[in-house]
Amino acid sequence: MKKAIQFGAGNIGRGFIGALLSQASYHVVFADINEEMINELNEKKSYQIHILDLEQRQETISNVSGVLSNGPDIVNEVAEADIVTTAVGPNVLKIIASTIAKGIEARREAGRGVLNIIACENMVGGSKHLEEQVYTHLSEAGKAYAEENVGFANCSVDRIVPPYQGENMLDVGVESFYEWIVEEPSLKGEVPQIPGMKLTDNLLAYVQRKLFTLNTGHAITAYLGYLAGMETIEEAINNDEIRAVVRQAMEESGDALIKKHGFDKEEHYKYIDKIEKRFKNPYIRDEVIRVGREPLRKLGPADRLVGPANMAIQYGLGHVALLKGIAAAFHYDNPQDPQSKELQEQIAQNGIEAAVSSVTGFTDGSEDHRIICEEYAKTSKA
Ligand SMILES: NC(=O)c1ccc[n+]([C@@H]2O[C@H](COP(=O)([O-])OP(=O)(O)OC[C@H]3O[C@@H](n4cnc5c(N)ncnc54)[C@H](O)[C@@H]3O)[C@@H](O)[C@H]2O)c1
Ligand SMILES: O=P(O)(O)OC[C@@H](O)[C@@H](O)[C@H](O)[C@H](O)CO
Repeated sequence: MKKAIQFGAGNIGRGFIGALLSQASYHVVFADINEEMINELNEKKSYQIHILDLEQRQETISNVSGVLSNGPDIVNEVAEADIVTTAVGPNVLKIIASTIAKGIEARREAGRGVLNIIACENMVGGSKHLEEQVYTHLSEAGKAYAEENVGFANCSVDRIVPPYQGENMLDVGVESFYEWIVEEPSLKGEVPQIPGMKLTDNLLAYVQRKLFTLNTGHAITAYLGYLAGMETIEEAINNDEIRAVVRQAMEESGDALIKKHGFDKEEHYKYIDKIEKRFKNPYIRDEVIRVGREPLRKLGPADRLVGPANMAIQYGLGHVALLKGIAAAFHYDNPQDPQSKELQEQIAQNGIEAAVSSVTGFTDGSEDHRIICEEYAKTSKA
């Protein structure tokens, strides 16, 4: 049986990528630092996916096991893998890079062939970022081997998978929609046959379409919902005032994406409609603190708030709702979220004006910077 190593046995790892790999007849070895999860995977060897949507059904995912990502066996697992995927969070890729490099060195020494690595993270260029990190740990011989045999293919990964309280800690609740699009030219050797994995030679368009539409709307729903004292995405998106800003922001980013990537306007606006419906899914409980997690990452230049705002500016397009969303992100104050704490400390120490310019890159004195600070001043947590 082919073997897949899935770094990250979390929501999307179990609820989407690991499931597709298992259904494509791979034995899926989940690599995680969560020892309880790894032990449970090795004991139960399968779990249930609960489709929480108009259609309610369950899927049994089997042929799974676990290995500690920081344990003695992981290097050998990577050395013997037929494919490696990740869903650990963009900031964790640099941490797993050294382990993956050791696995590549072991493959080289054992004379093993092609390996494809796909980072399934919410970021533009996740696999290329991981590749850069891995290469910093490779020997010269390892680099030469990797250039020849190891593909790092960017992808866009889309399925809403919040934490799930089931009878079995491995079980996971997911929406029925899913989309996994992988950059075909970056794959090496035979293309992996995985039903549900789409291939493209224009990945940037797809990953920006997803990150700058779904994740843009999601984040703004979360931050405005948080400000209004709401707990869930469903509650927030069903509030008319919040929905109006979220819709406008997705249309602002949409108009920029249409300009940049030549999307058909009618088709893209239907894509936005579908996303709005997904946010309203009454069968899924998705909390604003999950969707709004790591605000510094989400306020990054290539991420879902500043990224589309800059794209709209580049084309001279309206982007005031995106700026409202950015302002709302600066109000996000969750002491359990290290990046939220850091952001609030920056505001407390240096003032909102300085924090906005250093975090977003919108310079003090610019119209965009003024609007963000004005919106920030106008709003406060209910
Ligand atoms: N949940 C979703 O709806 C969703 C959908 C699409 C994309 N994503 C993206 O997928 C990635 C994971 O998100 P998630 O929601 O599954 O998060 P999660 O927190 O549920 O899962 C992340 C997992 O990574 C593990 N991890 C942390 N450090 C590790 C390490 N050093 N080695 C191995 N595992 C480690 C954690 O223990 C956890 O189990 C993120 O990039 C996220 O943006 C999430
Ligand atoms: O995972 P994050 O923190 O990048 O973003 C939170 C959510 O918007 C995200 O997990 C979505 O549920 C997902 O991107 C849907 O495909």
